[in-house]
Order: sequence, then C-alpha cells, then structure tokens
Amino acid sequence: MIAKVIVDVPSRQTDRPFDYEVPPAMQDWIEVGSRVGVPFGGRVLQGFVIGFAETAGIDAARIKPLSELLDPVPPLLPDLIELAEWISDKYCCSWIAALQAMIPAALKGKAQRLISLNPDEAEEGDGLTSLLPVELADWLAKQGQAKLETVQERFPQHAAAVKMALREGVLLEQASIRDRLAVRKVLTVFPPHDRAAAEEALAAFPVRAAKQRELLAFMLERGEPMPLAVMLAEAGGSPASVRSLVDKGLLGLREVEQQRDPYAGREFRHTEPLPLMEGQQAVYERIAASVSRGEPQALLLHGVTGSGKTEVYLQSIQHCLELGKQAIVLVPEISLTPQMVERFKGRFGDAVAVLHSRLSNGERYDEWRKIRSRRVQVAIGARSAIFAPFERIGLIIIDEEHESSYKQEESPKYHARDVAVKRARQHGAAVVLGSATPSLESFAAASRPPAPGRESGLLPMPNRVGDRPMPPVDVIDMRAELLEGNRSMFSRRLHAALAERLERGEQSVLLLNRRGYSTFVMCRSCGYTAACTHCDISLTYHQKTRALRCHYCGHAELAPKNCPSCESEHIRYFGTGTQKVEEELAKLFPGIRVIRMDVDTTTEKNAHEKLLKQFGDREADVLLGTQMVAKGLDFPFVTLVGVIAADTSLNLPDFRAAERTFQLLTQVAGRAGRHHLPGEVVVQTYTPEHYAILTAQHHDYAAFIREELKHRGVMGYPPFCRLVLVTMSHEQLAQLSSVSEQFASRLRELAAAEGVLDSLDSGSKRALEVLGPVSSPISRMKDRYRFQVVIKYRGNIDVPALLRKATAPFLEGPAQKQVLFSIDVDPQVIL
Ligand SMILES: Nc1ncnc2c1ncn2[C@@H]1O[C@H](COP(=O)(O)OP(=O)(O)OP(=O)(O)O)[C@@H](O)[C@H]1O
Ligand SMILES: [Zn+2]
Ligand SMILES: [Zn+2]
Repeated sequence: MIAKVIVDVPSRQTDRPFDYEVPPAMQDWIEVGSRVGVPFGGRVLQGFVIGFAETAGIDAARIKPLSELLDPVPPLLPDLIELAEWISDKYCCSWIAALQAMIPAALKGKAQRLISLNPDEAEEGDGLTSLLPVELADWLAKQGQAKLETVQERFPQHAAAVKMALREGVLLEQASIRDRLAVRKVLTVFPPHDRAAAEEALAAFPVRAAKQRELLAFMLERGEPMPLAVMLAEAGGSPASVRSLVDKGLLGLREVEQQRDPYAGREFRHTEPLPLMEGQQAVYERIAASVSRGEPQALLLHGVTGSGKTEVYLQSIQHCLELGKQAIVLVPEISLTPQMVERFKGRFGDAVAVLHSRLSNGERYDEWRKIRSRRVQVAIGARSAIFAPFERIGLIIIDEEHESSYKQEESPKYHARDVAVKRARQHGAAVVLGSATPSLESFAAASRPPAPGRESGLLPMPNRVGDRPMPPVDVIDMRAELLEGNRSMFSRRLHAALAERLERGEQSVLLLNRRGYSTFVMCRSCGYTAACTHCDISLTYHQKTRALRCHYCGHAELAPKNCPSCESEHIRYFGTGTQKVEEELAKLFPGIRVIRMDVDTTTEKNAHEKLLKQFGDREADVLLGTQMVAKGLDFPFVTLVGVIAADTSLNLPDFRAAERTFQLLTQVAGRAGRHHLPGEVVVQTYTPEHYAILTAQHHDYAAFIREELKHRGVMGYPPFCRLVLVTMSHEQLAQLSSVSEQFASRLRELAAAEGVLDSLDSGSKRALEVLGPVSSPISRMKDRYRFQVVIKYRGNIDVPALLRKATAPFLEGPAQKQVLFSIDVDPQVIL
C-alpha cells in the first residue's frame, strides 16, 4: 500500500504529494487525513496523508516506508484535505500552508533527534568503554533514550565523543516528530479497588508506618480519585509513602488527562429561546427550511443594528442541532467579546467550543479536540474556526460578514467567507452572512435574480427589536466650529450632550476613528519622522520601554531626545490620540470616569474583557476607544455615541475607504439606544458633505450602496471586477525592476494567448488587465525592495493557472538570486 503525502517543506518545487510505503503494522490505523513522519532528504519531517494508491508512481526500489504515524485518530478529515487542495489552487499557496492552517499550533510537530545506546554494542562492552565516557554511558543506560539537545546540554564536554560514537554505531540516532504541546496530564491517586481488603490492611498496618496508614484512611474516606498534588496538600505525607501504598496494591496512581478549559469555573446563566419578533420569525423560517433541505445555500441576513440577529442565529443553530448536525459561527476577533461568548454558552452550555487568539496554545488545542472528538456540536471563533473538524455541518454563520479580518493577510491568504461557501457545498450546509452593513460584494451577489423556482438569498430585517427607533445622528462641521472660535476637539454639541449624560447618570461611547500605526515620532521643527532603516515605514513608539519599533521586521531602537535630522528638541510622540482625548475629558468634566480601550490598554490577556465588564457594571461614564468600541456591544444605558473625527478612515488610499467609513459610523451609531432609553449620535467631521457620512447619518444603506456602486463602476473596482495583487521583492532594485517587467509582459502575453487581454471598459464578458509594475506603497520591507502588479479581471478566467505559468520561469536558479513572489487573491488592502 502506498500513501500519498504532502510533506512540510515550504518550497514550490516540493509542493506536490510524495509516495511512501505504508508498513503493515500501520495499515489498519492510517487514513486520509493522518499525520505522519516521513524520511525526507536525510531528515524526518511531518506530513499529511491525502490519499492512497496500490502502486507507486516512481521506481518501487526508491520508495521509502513511512517512519511513524503520529496520531491514532487523524486530525484532519477527508473533506478538509479536499478543501486544502481547493485553497491552494484558488489562493495560489502551497498545499502544506493550507493544511497547516487547519490544525492547532500544538499539532505543528517539531522534529527531534533521540539518542540511545546500541544494544548490540552494549553487550560486548568494550566498544562502549573505549568510545564513551563512563558517566555518559551510565546516564544513557539509565535513560534508555534521550533527546540530542539534552545530551548536548548535560555533557557539553563530550561532544566529540558523542559524534564519534554515532559514527561508529555505538550510539544510535533516531529522528522523530514531537508535538509542540501535549495533552495535559495530571498524576492522580485512585482509592482502593477492593474496599474490604483495604480496610483489613488498614487495621493490620504496623505502627511505624503511621503516615501510610493515615493516607490510606484518607483515601478510603474520600472514595474518589484526586490529583496527587492536591491529596498531599490536604492529607500531608510524601510521594514516597503514596508510592509504597501503590506498590502494595492498596492505592492506584495513574496519569489522567486534564482539559484546559478557558471558561472553567465560570457560570453561564442558561437562557431560553425568546419569542421571535415578526421580522425575526420570517428570517428564521427561511434559514431553518434551508438547513432542513440539506442543500448548500448562501443567505445574506441584512439586519439593522439592534434588529436581533443573534437571537435568529441561536434559534437557527438550535434547529440544526435537532437535526443531528453541527454548526460553525464565525465572528470577527475583535467582537469575540465575553458578551458574545456568554450568549452562546448561555443557550447551548457545554455543547460549545470557543476558539480565539487570546487562548493559549494549550487551551486552543483542548477546545479543538472537543470538536474533533464530537463532544461539542457548536464551534464559535474567529476566521480559522471555519476549519473546525466537524463531520456533518448543517449551518455556518458569519456574523459581521463585511469585516476585513475574515481575510487572512499571510499565506494562505484565504477569505473565510469564500471558504465557508465551499465547505457548505461539501456538506450540504446553509451559510448565513449577517450584517447591518453587508459588503458590496455580498450584497451584489445576494441581489442577483434567483434561479427559476428558487427564492432570493437576501433576508432583510429592517427594524429594531420592539420597533425601537434608530437613533438620530447629528453631523457637526468642525470647520464651522473653528471659524466660530471653538478650538477644542469637542464641538459644542458633543460637549453639551456629554454633560447631559453625566447629569442623568447615563453612559456614552466615544470613538476616535484611527487606523494604522498607533504612535509615531515627528519633529515639529523640520518634519522628520522616525522610519525603519530596513523598511519604508514609520517606527512605532512604545511608551513602556521608550523604544521605537518596526511593525514589519521587529527592528528596535531607543527613542531619540533630539531630532536626528536638525537636532531640535521639539521632537514629539504622537499617540493614538485616545490619551489626549482622555486628558481633555478630565479637564472639561472633573471627576468623569473614563475607560480607555485601545492597543495600549488591551495588550494583557483578558484586559478587553475586564474593561467591558467594568463598563457594563456602570463603573464608568464613558467608554473611549478606537475601532474596538464600535462593534457588537449591547449595553442598555448607553444613550450617547460620539465620533470625534469621522474623516480619518475616509482619507486612506484604499478603494474601500468610503465603504469602511460608512460601516464604521453605522456600527458605532448602532450602539446607542438599543433598549428602553432613547439614544442619540453626534458625528464630528471636516467633510460633512461626503456621501458616506450623509448616508450613515440617515441610516440609509440602500442610498450608500447606490452611490458607492456608481463610483466603483467608474473606477473599475470590485464588485464589477476582481483583483489579484502580486507583490515582488528583492534586495537589489535593478534585479527586481527587470524581473517584474519581464513578469508583467509574460503575463500579458499569456492572457493575450487566451484571448482575454482586454480593457475592462470594453464590455466583453471576459476581460483581464495587467497594471504595473509599480513600486508598492510600502516600497521597502526587511531590506527588500517591493514592486507590485495588480490584475483586474471579469468573467470566468482561471487566473491562478495563468499566474502559475507566468511565475514559473522566475522560480528556477539559486534561491538567493530569486525574486520572491507573493500573490494575494481578492486583496483587502493594496499595500
Ligand atoms: N425576540 C426578542 N424579544 C426580545 N428581545 C430581543 C429579541 N431578539 C433580540 N432581543 C434583544 O434585542 C437586543 C439586540 O439584539 P442583538 O444584539 O442580537 O442585535 P444585532 O442585530 O446583533 O445588532 P448588532 O448588529 O448591532 O450587533 C438584545 O439585547 C437582544 O437580547
Ligand atoms: Zn528636526
Ligand atoms: Zn523594519
């Protein structure tokens, strides 16, 4: 039997299955999806079995056997193996990158070398003594096997001897894959099997073994297993006395697996389904019907903020579970707040696994295993939870589907929304995309006329729960404020509104719209900004260490006291601004209680959670923050939302700038007046006439879409076409420039040969344009220059195939000479 294995080597040449023989002993265990160790180029590497064959594709004599099978139950399922191939094809990444993205970090095995004495040599004896120092030989004999690293650490003086012994075969070397993290095991004491016998023994114990006697009596009384450490702490005594009781067969002692549960000890109040509102009911029925049919279908739930989307999700999942199927819920990392977790745990209790990046690798691994071993039926998590190893998925929900964080920025550069649709096709599952501000792409797709006999995939919920009104939005022109002599960062309107809230004991949310780099250093005399010497990007200031750090390459230096360019002392650190707002608030409203939420205050684990809890418990008057405060929060006493500057995100060089601004304003405005108290919103801006701001003011998604679609159409951007960004990098500018020119013209030739090279304005159904090469917006990173080519296309064109052909000639030759190609299909940002 031959196994086809994708091996963990990140190179284009090896991005294909390799054949290995399956040793007879493994044959009953191995499956598609198994993780194996394989000999590869003199080492043992990790790989994944993607299929089997009767005979090998190459000369049978050259086939090597698999070295080891790493898990009794394969971590991946056949549908995920198929999905990995699809991802590698669609997003132009290696298979191994796609496969690695699907398993928890704990399973990303690490090769290790084990050293042991050669038993044949040991018998003869003389080989050992002549070659190996006695202390090392004795130690190894006792250990049986030891890691090479440990030997090196313990016996640094014997390096030469070890090497010689290995060469002479006195020592044996074995490579093996070790998981980065194992299941956590706890040494546990078990009470006597045979109670009667134990009681008899207890009576007969000799006096001098008083401690053993005491421990046995203690365990007899307890009658249930307990961790050794706990037992010793409670009953006193030593491990030795436990050990003798175990040797006498009176107690048991075994390692027991312990689950790392990030939510251990937390009570989630159980909730019952709420009677649905009319709008919710209609949408719920459509989703439930789709789940019942068991055919793949994508639905867009367009529900305004506060329309009760979460309750619809919960009841749809309930329906899915009743059919014996499983559900995946994706939420943006940033809104995976305790509130969200609570809602799901409260309804489904232990049937829920939670996967997010703030978990430790161990906690993540254990949550993942709950899914794999069918102990839970619902997985909720950020982007990568789309790979939850469920076997019968009935429903996939993507909340806040417009969020750009669903696209992974590093390889594999997949979009969780598209992967969800593919996975739903494999399982016959329904995909529900939910948002108050759907992305243009999703909205355009759902608005297409449905196939005959099919219903539209667009599910609207235009009203808030209980028909609460949307909060009125006041747009304040900050230019006018300045003209009238108000130089403060607060308009008179926002100032008055805040004062009112303080008086009434209600709460406010303040958003400082700021994207990108939190803090940078600028000289106010000459305009010098501190930039990384390896990358073409400003350095970020870290207050704690007083260091300037590069976001891309990690380069760090001490912050200068004088300007390196003009020696002026007027060199300043420009913060996120939240700190400044906080100071200003304290000045204007003495005694005001502010919770600041930004990158600086949320670095610690659970900080986010703690701050929100404080705010929810009304320990503060104002929640002030960046984008983090805009999403998903549902606090009944928030009646005012203020946006300090709406324009920042509008001015970014990004074709989605208007869309992002509209989404952000709509989302944050939606935090106000969600319960009985009415809310209001104040938006400060320098461009009050911009359609993104005007339409957000009137909660008018349809008007925004109309306007934005016009712009996209004129400029030739998605959803009217699709984009692929190819970034090339090299240390030498000349080399890069010439290769990128060659690449672009080769790409044009290939497209022309396919008959698709055409202007997008041409009106033809299939058209592809190649723009560039030009220098990337970040023109240098980690000492490598960067050029980019943007491909715009429309219609059914196999662009990944074109790209594979176009890049092929540049991937040969020695690696250091090669220009690196990085391909981003459907990029979120063009940087
Ligand atoms: N059928 C219902 N009856 C009573 N209250 C409900 C019902 N459905 C939802 N709610 C309540 O309405 C509030 C808003 O619901 P939810 O947070 O789900 O809105 P949402 O649509 O997700 O909004 P956003 O997009 O702003 O997050 C919540 O407090 C929720 O408990
Ligand atoms: Zn200067
Ligand atoms: Zn750098």
